[in-house]
Amino acid sequence: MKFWCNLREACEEYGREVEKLSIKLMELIAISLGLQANRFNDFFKDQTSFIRLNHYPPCPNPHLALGVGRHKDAGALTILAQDDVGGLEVKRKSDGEWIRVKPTPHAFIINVGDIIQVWSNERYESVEHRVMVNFERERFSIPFFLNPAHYTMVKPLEEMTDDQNPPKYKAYNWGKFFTTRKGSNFRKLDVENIQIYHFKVSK
Ligand SMILES: O=C(O)CCC(=O)C(=O)O
Ligand SMILES: [Fe+2]
Repeated sequence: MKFWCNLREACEEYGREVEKLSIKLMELIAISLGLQANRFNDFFKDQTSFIRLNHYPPCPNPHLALGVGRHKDAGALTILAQDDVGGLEVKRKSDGEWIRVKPTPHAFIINVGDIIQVWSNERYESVEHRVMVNFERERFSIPFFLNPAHYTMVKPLEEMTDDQNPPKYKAYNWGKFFTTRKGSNFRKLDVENIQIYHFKVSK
C-alpha cells in the first residue's frame, strides 16, 4: 500500500516539475518566433497534459513486435525521459530513413508536437517517430505530453501569418482531435491515423 502511495506522490511531483519545464520551453519557443515570452501561456490554463509510463518487454524478433507504431505527438510538446536501452527512432525527412536516437544519460528528449507546427504555421515541424523493442533487454520510458485545454481551437497564430504567409491550417478543436486519435493510435505497426494535414488549407 505504502509503495503505491509513494508512486502516486512521485508521479505527481515529477508531473509538476516537468510541467514547469515545458512552460519554460514554450516561452523560449515563443521568443524564437519573435513573440512575447508568455504568448502561449493562456492555452495551458486548463491543460490536458498527461504522463505515460511505458514498459517495453524484450522480444527475440523486434520487427514482429509492436513497440509504439509510427506517429507524431499530437500535442504541443513532449518531454521524454528514457533509460539506457534505446529503441526510439525518428524518421529523417530527406530520405525517409528511420534513425535511432542514442539515449544520453540524465538528458531529456524534447519533441515538438503537431500543435506547435500549426501555431507556428510550419516554422516548426513535428517529427515522426516510433519505438522498436529490444531483443534482450526490457526498456522503460516516461513521456510528459504538454497539451492545451480541451476546448482550444488550434490554428496558426495571427502573428505568424500575413499576405505572403497565409494560414496553412484550418482551425480544429483539440479535444475532438485528441479523442479521435486516442481511439486509433498505436494499434498496428504501420497504419496512419488522424493527422493535422487533414486540416491543411488546400492551395
Ligand atoms: O518510449 C518512447 O521513447 C517514446 C514513446 C512515444 O513516442 C509516445 O508515447 O508518444
Ligand atoms: Fe510519441
